[in-house]
Amino acid sequence: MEESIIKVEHLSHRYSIQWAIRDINFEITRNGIYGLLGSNGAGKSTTMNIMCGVLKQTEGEVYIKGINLRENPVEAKKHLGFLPQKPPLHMDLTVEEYLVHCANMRLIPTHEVQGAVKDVMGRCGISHFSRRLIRNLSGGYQQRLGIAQAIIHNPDFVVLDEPTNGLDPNQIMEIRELIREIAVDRTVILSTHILSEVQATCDYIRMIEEGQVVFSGTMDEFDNYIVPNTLFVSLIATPPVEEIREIPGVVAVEELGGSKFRIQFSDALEATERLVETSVTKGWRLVEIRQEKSSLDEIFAELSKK
Ligand SMILES: Nc1ncnc2c1ncn2[C@@H]1O[C@H](COP(=O)(O)OP(=O)(O)OP(=O)(O)O)[C@@H](O)[C@H]1O
Repeated sequence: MEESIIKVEHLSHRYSIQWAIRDINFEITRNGIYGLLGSNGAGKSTTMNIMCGVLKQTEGEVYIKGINLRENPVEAKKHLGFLPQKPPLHMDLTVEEYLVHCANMRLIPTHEVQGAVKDVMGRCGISHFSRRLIRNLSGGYQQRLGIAQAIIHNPDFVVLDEPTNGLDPNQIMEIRELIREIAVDRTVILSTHILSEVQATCDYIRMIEEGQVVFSGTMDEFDNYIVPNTLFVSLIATPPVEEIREIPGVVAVEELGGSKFRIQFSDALEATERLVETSVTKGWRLVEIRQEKSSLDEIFAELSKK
């Protein structure tokens, strides 16, 4: 049996009278990068804050490596690293001083602190800035340092809240690369409402809407969530729309101009075969025919409606 890295059971949270999340359940048993996706206010930060032990849930349990976070927070947090939306950096310390402070906070034995700091600076590509004041680092390097403090104690499970927020495109690419590197031997959950972020970085998706999980699966499963039901067809001839509509399997036809059509079908195989046949018989001279997949934005919108 695969070992449980994180397990969330019947998690619910109410801030005052309104439930922010309601009965969230999931378990992760495999390393990789998991995207926690959802619109603004869906409940991502609430879920992450509870998973990281910085917010006490109203109901339910979180287990990290089988350890109940509520009952045994110190032990559970040894396996957990967290980069909140605003990295908890001390601007007047140097990179090295700050990481030594984090190592001490994480109860790393004194004789191992220097080694752990050196190692994590290397992994996060910040060794050359070890003596620089944090306030003088660029946003991208501050974020690298934020990730460094999250993994200094070598946790199995790392939570990153909107890790590329506010970075420029080059810095975003670098941070994504770093996330991929640290996820090689651990589980990373990152929250975002940016779809391209999930697409570029994550292997798996959990989507939350109105405090409930509405999707859980691989990136590929998310991509194929809406079964395609339209064909894009380009012809040399311009047949009357009625003639296309009569083809078995075709439900509706939209003219796109320039002898191009969007054709809604009930049966993909039948509509495609008949269209190709009819095009040959009637001399429509087919140039292109392809199924149109829904964009990630459309899938997100569809799931948000639930
Ligand atoms: N401290 C709080 N007090 C009262 N309500 C809150 C508090 N924090 C969040 N909420 C409410 O709980 C719900 C979930 O919020 P949460 O911040 O978890 O969502 P989110 O998905 O992280 O959104 P965002 O992407 O905007 O950060 C929202 O309706 C929000 O208004």
